This record gives sequence, structure tokens and C-alpha cells, in this order.
Amino acid sequence: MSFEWIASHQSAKPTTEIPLLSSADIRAIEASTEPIIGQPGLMEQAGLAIARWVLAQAPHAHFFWIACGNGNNGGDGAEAAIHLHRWGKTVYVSAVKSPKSAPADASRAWTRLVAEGIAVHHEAPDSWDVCIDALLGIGLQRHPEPPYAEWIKRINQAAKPTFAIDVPSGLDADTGSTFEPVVQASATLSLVGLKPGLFTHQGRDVCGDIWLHKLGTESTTEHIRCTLNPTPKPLPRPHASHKGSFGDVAIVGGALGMQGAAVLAACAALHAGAGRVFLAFLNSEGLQGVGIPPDIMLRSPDTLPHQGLTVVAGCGGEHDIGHHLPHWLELAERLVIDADALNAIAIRPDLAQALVQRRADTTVITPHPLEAARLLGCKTTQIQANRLDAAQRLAETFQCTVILKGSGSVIAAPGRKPRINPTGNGRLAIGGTGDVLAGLTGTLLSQRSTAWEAASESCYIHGLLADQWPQQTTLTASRLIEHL
Ligand SMILES: NC(=O)C1=CN([C@@H]2O[C@H](COP(=O)(O)OP(=O)(O)OC[C@H]3O[C@@H](n4cnc5c(N)ncnc54)[C@H](OP(=O)(O)O)[C@@H]3O)[C@@H](O)[C@H]2O)[C@@H](O)CC1
Ligand SMILES: Nc1ncnc2c1ncn2[C@@H]1O[C@H](COP(=O)(O)OP(=O)(O)O)[C@@H](O)[C@H]1O
Ligand SMILES: [K+]
Repeated sequence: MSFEWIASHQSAKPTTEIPLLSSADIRAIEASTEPIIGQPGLMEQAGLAIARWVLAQAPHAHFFWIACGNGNNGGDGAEAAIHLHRWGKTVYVSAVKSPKSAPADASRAWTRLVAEGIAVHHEAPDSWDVCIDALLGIGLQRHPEPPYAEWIKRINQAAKPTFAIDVPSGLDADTGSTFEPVVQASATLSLVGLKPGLFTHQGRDVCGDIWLHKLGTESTTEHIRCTLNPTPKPLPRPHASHKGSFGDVAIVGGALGMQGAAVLAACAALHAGAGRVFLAFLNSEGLQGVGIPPDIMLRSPDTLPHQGLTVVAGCGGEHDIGHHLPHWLELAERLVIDADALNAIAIRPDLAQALVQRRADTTVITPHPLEAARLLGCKTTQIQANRLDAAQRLAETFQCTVILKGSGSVIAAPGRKPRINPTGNGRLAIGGTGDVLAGLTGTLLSQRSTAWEAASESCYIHGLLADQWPQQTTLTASRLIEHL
């Protein structure tokens, strides 16, 4: 039996590409796992794993409230209760009463629990040391109903250590959207495989520390919905190299009053290690207050070189960027499209068409959810309701690599399984960090062989800086750049 720590609230384990499985994937694995006569089934294994894990997390706790739903998540809770009871702990098991009978595995667990002499209650206890949340798992489909909703509220109000089985009850395992109310867990033990919803949208805020136990199962490629964005390997910088070896990056942006955004992107490109960085303002009036390092070469958009250039278009671009986009969509060897350039594409079919016609794997678009909604002609809530699908739809529609930003940024490209980025946190939720990401992505795009690699690495590094940020120091976009 092996437990794997994957992430805490503020940091993620450096990893290779870990598979993330949808509820359907999990059910397919369950269906293809043959029970072995005389060996414990998956639910019995789950129960033992949960009991051991909870005890390791809260070794001195005595009174365990095990809140169980009517499905297999509740069955896992019943199995765990049996072990905790045998190990001398006081278990108070609450089961939701339902007109429907529990599924077969869960029914067997309940029979075993009663045979152990453990009482089954239908209400919550008055107090407890630790709660095991076995109310709802991957079977959740709607807002928790009574008594689920009341018990979830009790769990959250008590603010005692709460350990969620599989997913915090109320969290959609596939999308990271929450139904209300949702359990606020101290830690979550994901069974069989990790689920996408633990890592994106609202998932990270409700899971606490994330752990995995595969229960001896293995997923094959067909079972994988997406993956966790792996830790990148640093690119070697050979001795026998020169400035032309590390990419020419040009930032085209900075309309009147918005030049700071373009400067942030240019500085990020510079600090990320681009060989040469050009900055072409769309409007250079009133630049006195904007500090531009002398390492950056200033050009007008019309005098930028073309050959070998990676262009980052849109940071602070306002309406003006639309005039320049046809040129760069046609001629830029590699292109990062951000902010106002995305807004221009959303309203101009000619630009959208030019984007589609670019050579595959040379372009990264970096929308936040509102920009993504404009591009797909829908509402931001629809994007957030299923970030994986939205990112994939953008990639297929515009035939390019996509970074859908926000908590658990999604990286998608046509014909590939998307990645969810495990690094980054709410300290990045300030103006300017998106410009930093665009500049960083530009440099990596100029140096890596594919847009996919550049986008994945860029997201990871950007988020990691925020995860490693000293608690007492305010994170700002310009300070972030200095740590690249
Ligand atoms: N598959 C595997 O390999 C393994 C699975 N395992 C475990 O099984 C879990 C999945 O079990 P599951 O499929 O029985 O679903 P589960 O999450 O218990 O919910 C279903 C129940 O909840 C109810 N219900 C749903 N929504 C509701 C709401 N909003 N408000 C109120 N009720 C609601 C629903 O009622 P109904 O919709 O039928 O009325 C039904 O009674 C999985 O997360 C993991 O813990 C492990 O043992 C390891 C192996
Ligand atoms: N809550 C969060 N958790 C993780 N990353 C976040 C969060 N909020 C913002 N970010 C990241 O910060 C950056 C913000 O980009 P964006 O919204 O375009 O801001 P701006 O254009 O003002 O710089 C993106 O990389 C995004 O993924
Ligand atoms: K649960």
C-alpha cells in the first residue's frame, strides 16, 4: 500500500506527468479490475487505506465522526470505521437515510460494520475530534440535499480537522466547480487516481492537502482525461553559444496609458533569458514615468526585424493592436497573443481566420476566463464551469496552443490531452502578472521546439515563483520578474 503526497494548499510536489482521471475513467478502471477470490475488494482496501491515512494525520485524536452518504463513498467510510474501531478509537458513524438501497459494495460494508457491533446513527454527534467526510464522492450530481447539506454545514462550522474521502463532498471531481454547501477539508485522499477537479477552479481551495492512493490499480492511456503539468527540466546554456542562440523576442503593445503592461512583458522576456528583447510601443507618448532597462531595444512596430522573431502581441494593446495583428499573424515565426489582441480576435473574423491559418504549433494564446468567454462567444461562468472543455474548445477552434489562466491554469492544444498546472496561488491575482506570463512564454517559445512545451513550462515556472514567495513580502508583477 502506498500513499503519495501531491500538493498542499500553497505548494505542489515536483512531479513527472501524473494522470488525472475523470469519474468515467475511474468507473472504467473499477469495471476492469477483476476481484480476486479471498482478497479484499477495492472498497475494503480503500477503508484500510483511509483509516491508516487519517490516523497518520491525526495520531492523537480519539473521537472520530464518520459522516457517510448512501453511495459507495459512504461505503468507504463504513470500512474505515471498522478499522478505527478495531484500533481502539471511538467511532461515531452517521449514515444518511435514503429510500434507495445502497450499492452492493456499500451494502456489504454496512453489514460488516453492524457485525462488528458498531452503532449506526442518523444524526450528527454534538462534538468530535476529527471528521471523516464520506458523504459524497464522484457520484455527486447536484447541490447537496438534506441531510447532506446540514451535515456539511456542521462540519465546516466546527472547524475541526476534516479528512475528505476521494473528494470533499460538494466538489465536482471532473470540473473543480463546487455545489453549495461544500466540505472545507483539511486534507483529501483521492482513491484509484487523481481527479481534475482537485486542481482547478475552486478545487484547490476546498481540498486542503491532496494525497493519492491507487489501491493497486493502474490507469492506461485510454483512461486518462488529462495530466498534471510536469516540472520542467532547465534548458542547458552551452558555453559555445551567443546571443543569437537564445531567441529574439519582440513585445508589441503599450497603447497610450498602458505602456507599463508592455514594459512588464519585455522585462519578463529579458529576465527569462531571451538573447535579444525588442519593445515596440503602439504609442510612446508620456513615457517619462516608465522605467525601461537599457538592455531592451526600443523600436517602432514598423521597424522590427522579421526573421527569427518571436512576437508577443497585445499587452496593454487597447484598440490599436488590431491594426498590427494582420501583419504579425501572417509573418511572425512564433507568436504569443495576449489581452487586447485576444479581444480584437474575438470581434474580427478576419483575424480569427488568420490565426487558424498559421502553421501549427507556433502560436500560444493566453486568455483569462473573460477573454476566453469573448473568444468562444459565451459567459465567463460557462468557461469556469468546465475549464478543461473550454480550453480544448479554444485550441480546436483557433488551432493553436492555449493557456487558460486562473487557479489551475489549463494548457491545451489540438489533438492532445490537456494539462492542469499545479503551481501558482492567489497571490498572482493582481494586475500585471499576466503580462509577465506573456513575456516569459515568448522567451520560452523562442527557445523550445514546440509551443506546447513553451506554454507548459512557462505556466509551471510562473506559478512556482508565487508558491516560493516569502510570506511576509508582497508579490507584485515587477518583483516577480526579478525572481525569474
Ligand atoms: N469506483 C471505484 O472504483 C471506487 C469507488 N470508491 C468510492 O465510491 C465513490 C463513488 O461512489 P458512488 O458512485 O456510489 O457515488 P457517491 O459519491 O457515493 O454518491 C452517490 C450517492 O449520493 C447520492 N447523491 C448524489 N448527489 C447528491 C446530492 N447532491 N445530494 C444528495 N444525495 C446525492 C446519490 O443519490 P441518488 O442520486 O441516487 O439519489 C447516491 O446515493 C468514490 O467517490 C469513492 O469514494 C472506492 O470504494 C474505491 C473504488
Ligand atoms: N487565484 C489564482 N491562482 C493561481 N494563479 C492565478 C490566480 N489568479 C491569477 N493567477 C495567474 O496570474 C496571472 C494573471 O493574469 P491576468 O488575469 O491576465 O492579469 P493581468 O493581465 O492583469 O496581468 C495568470 O497567469 C493567472 O493564471
Ligand atoms: K467525500
